[in-house]
Amino acid sequence: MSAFEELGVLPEIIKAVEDLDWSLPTPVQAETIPLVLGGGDAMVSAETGSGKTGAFCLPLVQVCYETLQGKFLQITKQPNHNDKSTSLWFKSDYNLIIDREQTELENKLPNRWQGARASLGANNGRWYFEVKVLSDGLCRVGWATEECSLDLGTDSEGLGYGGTGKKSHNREFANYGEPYGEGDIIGCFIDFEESRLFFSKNGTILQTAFEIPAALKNCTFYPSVCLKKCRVQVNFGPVSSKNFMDSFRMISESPLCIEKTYSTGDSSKRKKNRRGPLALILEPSRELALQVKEEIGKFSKYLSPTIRCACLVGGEKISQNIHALDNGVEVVCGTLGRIQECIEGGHLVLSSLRFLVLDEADAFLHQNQMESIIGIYSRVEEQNLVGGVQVLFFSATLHSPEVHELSEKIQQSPMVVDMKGRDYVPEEVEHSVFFVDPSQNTTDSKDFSVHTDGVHEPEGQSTLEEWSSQRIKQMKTVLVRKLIESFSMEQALIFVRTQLDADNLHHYLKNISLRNKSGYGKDERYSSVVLHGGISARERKANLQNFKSGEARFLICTDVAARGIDVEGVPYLINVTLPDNVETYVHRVGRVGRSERLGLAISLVGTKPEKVWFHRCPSRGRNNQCKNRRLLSEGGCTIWYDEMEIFKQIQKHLSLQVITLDSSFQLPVDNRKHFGYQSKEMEAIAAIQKKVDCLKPITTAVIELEDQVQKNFLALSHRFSLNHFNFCS
Ligand SMILES: Nc1ncnc2c1ncn2[C@@H]1O[C@H](COP(=O)(O)OP(=O)(O)OP(=O)(O)O)[C@@H](O)[C@H]1O
Repeated sequence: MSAFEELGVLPEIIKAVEDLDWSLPTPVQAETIPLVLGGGDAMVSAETGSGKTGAFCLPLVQVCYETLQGKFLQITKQPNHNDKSTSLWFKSDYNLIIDREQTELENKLPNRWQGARASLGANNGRWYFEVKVLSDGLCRVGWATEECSLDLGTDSEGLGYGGTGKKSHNREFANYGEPYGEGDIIGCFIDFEESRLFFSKNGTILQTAFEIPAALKNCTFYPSVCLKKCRVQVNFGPVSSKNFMDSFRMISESPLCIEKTYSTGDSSKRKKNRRGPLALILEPSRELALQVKEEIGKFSKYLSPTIRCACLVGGEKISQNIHALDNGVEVVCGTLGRIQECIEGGHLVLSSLRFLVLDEADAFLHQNQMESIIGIYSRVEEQNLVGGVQVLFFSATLHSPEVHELSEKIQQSPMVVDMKGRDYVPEEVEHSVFFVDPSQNTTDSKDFSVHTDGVHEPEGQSTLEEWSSQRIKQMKTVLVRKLIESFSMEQALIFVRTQLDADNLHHYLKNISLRNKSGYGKDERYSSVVLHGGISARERKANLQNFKSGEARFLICTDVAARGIDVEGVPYLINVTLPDNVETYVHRVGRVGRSERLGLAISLVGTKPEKVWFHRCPSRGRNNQCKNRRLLSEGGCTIWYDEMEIFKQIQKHLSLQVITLDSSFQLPVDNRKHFGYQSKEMEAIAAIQKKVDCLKPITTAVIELEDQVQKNFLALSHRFSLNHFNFCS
């Protein structure tokens, strides 16, 4: 039995996994796959390169596949009020418990409102339903349109009356009637003839609460209930209450009910269905989204019907995205902006969603996108018809308080899979540092004509600090070249701070290539491409592909590429500038030392602070438009960047053993053998071979001895049998 089979993975998917040469699940996959298949929210943190993408893509593909086969259909039946067995509730929040009779509703959560909207509605005449409060807690009842949020009264589509004695509409809460609570019966009246809504408490009719707003005049209204740590009983009819007014009819008699669109699970009908995807994967960058789409494709290779995945990212034509969504897909992965656009435009329907995955969850928080994520989650909750969505967080760095805050807001008691405790860098990566001291010309180079970022005052005006900073930048550029040569680097990732730095370094290497060109063309040893937010999506894709295929040897990137990008077998990484936080360092160095490969991260750290761009201006530094060299504190766009301090923090936080390189770039002998394309397995084999070589003289001596013993024994026994023969005869 395959180890993946033991985790519950389907044979068709295992076959695809075997094609990738994955014989065993990685530890994070072994922990996570059964958990995701079993349902429930999860927060998974494991080191970079440990196979997290497979840990969520595999079970997700499987559940999508099984859903298509009709194994997981949980959509409530279409309401038909002549058929008493069908649902009285069109829509409800995940944590709202509705009993078998569908009359008792309970939300046990003390800190979140959970609501439900009935499937029966009305748009003319006079209608009534009532709610009895069965426990302490908060409750809001009333009428809502089909578009209304389940959190009644918080938008323009619903009109409610709450237990605190307030009426609510469009987030406006005004005094109304009186407070109510456990044991009280609240009557909810809607009168289309007089265009008004009102309520009663224990039979006492309260004054008009609302005129039906002009914008909602022709809408159908449905009973709506919203609870916080509260239990209620709802009566839609038949009449059992004295609170009822004769001129009104119980809502159960209404001929109107919401029509829904359903997934049948029958793939032949899929095109006609307007059901949305089953899984939504949010990625912090376009490259990651494209990578995940590829993975989904690989795992679905042997599935029929296959799993269709749409990648929604900025920079590509939205019409293509809409076309893909209209044709129907099972999985959507993409970046926040484009996904929001498609939701708002009504193209991305979330009613069938079973999974919401936040890959690199903490990256969204670094980008201040907590509100956007919560916004998407609320839309999922509003639209969801399949009884709740599994929310999954993945990253190598999930330990910040912000991540936990987000988890509290959008996850329900998540299972935590924490493979490494604190933020952690893989054992396969060796860390080294070269201190760049501007007072020492360690680059041994006269080539200080290199282009820097233009932060410094023109010559003659600069202070000693500015001079040091400029010198460090020039030295670092030359040092990159020296590192490439000294380590005979075949491929490396080179991280810089800004897009401008990336472009400058790219031009520097390109010039070397051209200068060294021989009769055969330019010197390809320095071929590089850039990856940053300033180039088009198409260019980024092409550059990454060139690097992956080995056509370009060096990928010069900003932190856009620090997360998740999976390029197999890259042994070297150079940090031209350290990132300003530990998490980003973890993600950067995670680009090497992947899939059991060994990697070396080399950081160039200036011993004096560097003055760098920090654009707060509207241009954000695009196309070098901003030339404001003043410091941020003086209304400018620059800061002093103290790498020595950052280096100390990273080293301390991650408890790193760092090799300090001198100007010969010699690694200690013990560490030398590690790098290049050698895998960990090959290392182990080499170690065994070494032991075998050590033992060889001893084993040879033992074999010879054994041989001698055998011969002696045979000679002895021969002599013995001759004697024995002589004796007998
Ligand atoms: N079970 C497995 N066996 C062999 N290789 C695997 C296995 N799972 C994943 N891999 C390979 O390991 C590499 C890293 O995987 P992946 O990109 O999923 O890591 P990750 O944990 O998401 O890293 P990051 O945090 O950097 O995004 C990929 O090349 C992938 O193909």
